[in-house]
Amino acid sequence: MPVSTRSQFRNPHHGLKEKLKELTLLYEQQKQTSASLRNSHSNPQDNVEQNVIRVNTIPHLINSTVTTTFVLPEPTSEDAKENFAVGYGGMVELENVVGGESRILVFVRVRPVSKKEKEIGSRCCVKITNRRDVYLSEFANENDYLRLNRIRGRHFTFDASFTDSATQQEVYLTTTSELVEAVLQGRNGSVFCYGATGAGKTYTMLGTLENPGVMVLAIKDLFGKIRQRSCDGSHVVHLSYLEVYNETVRDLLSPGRPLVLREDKQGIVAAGLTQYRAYSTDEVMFCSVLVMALLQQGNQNRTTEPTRANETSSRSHAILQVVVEYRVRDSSMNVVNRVGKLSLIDLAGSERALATDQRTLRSIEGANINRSLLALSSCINALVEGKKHIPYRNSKLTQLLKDSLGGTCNTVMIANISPSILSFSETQNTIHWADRAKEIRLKVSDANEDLLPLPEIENDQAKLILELEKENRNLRIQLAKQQQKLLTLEAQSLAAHSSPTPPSANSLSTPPTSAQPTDKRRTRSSFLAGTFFTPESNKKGAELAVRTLQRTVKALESEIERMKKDHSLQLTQKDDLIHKLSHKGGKQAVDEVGKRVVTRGGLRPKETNNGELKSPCHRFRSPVASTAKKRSFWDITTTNSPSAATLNGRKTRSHAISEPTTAPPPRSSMLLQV
Ligand SMILES: Nc1ncnc2c1ncn2[C@@H]1O[C@H](COP(=O)(O)OP(=O)(O)OP(=O)(O)O)[C@@H](O)[C@H]1O
Repeated sequence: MPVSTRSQFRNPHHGLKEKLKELTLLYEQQKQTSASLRNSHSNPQDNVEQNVIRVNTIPHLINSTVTTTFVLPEPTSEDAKENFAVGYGGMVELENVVGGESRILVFVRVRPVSKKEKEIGSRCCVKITNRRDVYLSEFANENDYLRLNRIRGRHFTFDASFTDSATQQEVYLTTTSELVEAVLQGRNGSVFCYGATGAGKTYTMLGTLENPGVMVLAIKDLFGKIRQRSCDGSHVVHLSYLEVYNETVRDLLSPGRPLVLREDKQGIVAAGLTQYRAYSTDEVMFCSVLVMALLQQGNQNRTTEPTRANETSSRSHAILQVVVEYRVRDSSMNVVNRVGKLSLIDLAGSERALATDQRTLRSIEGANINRSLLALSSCINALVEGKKHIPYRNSKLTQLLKDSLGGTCNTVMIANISPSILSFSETQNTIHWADRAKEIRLKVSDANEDLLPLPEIENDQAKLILELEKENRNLRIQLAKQQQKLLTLEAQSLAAHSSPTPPSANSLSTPPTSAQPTDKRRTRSSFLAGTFFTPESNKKGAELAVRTLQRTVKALESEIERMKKDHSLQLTQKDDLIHKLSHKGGKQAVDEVGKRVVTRGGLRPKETNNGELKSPCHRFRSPVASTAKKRSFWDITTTNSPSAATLNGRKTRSHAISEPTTAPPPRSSMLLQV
């Protein structure tokens, strides 16, 4: 084990009252939480959407064709998130940053009792009393008959504790999802699993095909979020996967010679490490599928061996690093480059070395694993004690984790434990270790943001773009004003045309063609288009309005001309008639007929200076209408006569015209309505 700690259990009766108070308080809190959960949400599992990604062939990267089905429960389901936040996340967030300093968040996860442990009938020594507390019971040795029934135990409190039934999504959402969000904003984040061999570290980090772990869920979430934001700027994702085995660093994506660690501006880097990059959104989409396959491939390359505690024990520490570079232009056209790094680490399990162990490869591996974990413990102790010198250089693992432990990074540790009494001492060590890690203070991580200096040409172009944009804005405003003017004019003319005027005047104001209603419709639509739609439609609308106005003016002019002609014709005809009537009746009779007919139209005839009758509507009536009226006038005169006569043929008989003066008016009125 990395840290040898003596049992520090207190007397269980010590401070019993305080403990009772604390527990009562916690019980009340839990009751409230579960009540609110019951009220507002259903089971989070119900809300988790099942998402299946099928990877068929990944060209160039994987030698053999991989056909894998990943069943990915959707971790970003809002309801599920909310549920977990009530239980874990919200609480964690509140306590994470204190006084400009943040601390490592520590979580504990208990794995289910294994088949082997069940068969042996081993007792359980771990109990999760609420969402934060772990109660570790120590049973007396079976041979110690005096203390056989005495149970000693101790409570430990962590940021969250997961029972054996906690799902992978719960674990991911509570521990890592916030970190993923922070990485996209240019902050660094690290998650590492620590625990004894067979405690469930690889299950938590990688998971299985049916239940993918934190690594897979984090990457899926990350790529999903990038896809959502791809319109804001450009993202580049770099991905690498390495392992530290027997104090050598190896590339898991393209295995080969061991890699050398170097320190540069970015921190410790493995020289020659393969990095996969995805630039565009499509590539990122493809990459999310690819990454799953890469992880599978990398894990196949990872060193695993069966041990006493675990059939597939990982004999190395695996580190998956995802670097997200995000470029965006700020309001003054500067390029802002944000870089966030997410490190997901699956540590190898610590294992007790038996006295009988030979110097086999397994024991050498175990010794190296323990050495690196011991180095990790030393770093943690030095950090907690606030020492100036932190011994990162003691192992490859601590060199690689330097950023995560002592730098500006959001760090999460998940301590995996077995519930079985058979692993009591390992569990105890892990819990003590985790309890100590809680005290590590980290600097609050700022966003890794750089203002990229632009080359001179690009700078000029940026300025030019700004100027053009300004000019364009001004032109748009001017155009809008002009259009507004035109539209006002159009609206005024339309209003003038549609204002209540005598019917005859209305009919006169429109062109004397059958296309009249179509024109009207067009004019109205152009008005709307000009008001609400594109500048082109505005312009069209204004042009149409002008054309309509011109047409109306022309129509009016021709109307006036026609009216003049009609009027002179009427005068000559009237003179003719008077001349003819002067032989038989008199001028009086003609005037009487004229009066009656025009009055039916609703207007009183006016008397001209020379005493002639004149219709008041002559100025506005359309030629068609005036001709019809004229005809009906003459028709009246002819139908009243027993023998039909026409004006054109000048066959009118004098008695037929003079008849209305004596005949009753209704008959002529009826005929006028025809
Ligand atoms: N939460 C869990 N739910 C179901 N099965 C689990 C869980 N945690 C662990 N297991 C199972 O327990 C076994 C050991 O787990 P795992 O391999 O993850 O341990 P480990 O800590 O990574 O061990 P090592 O350090 O030796 O690699 C595996 O078969 C795994 O499927």
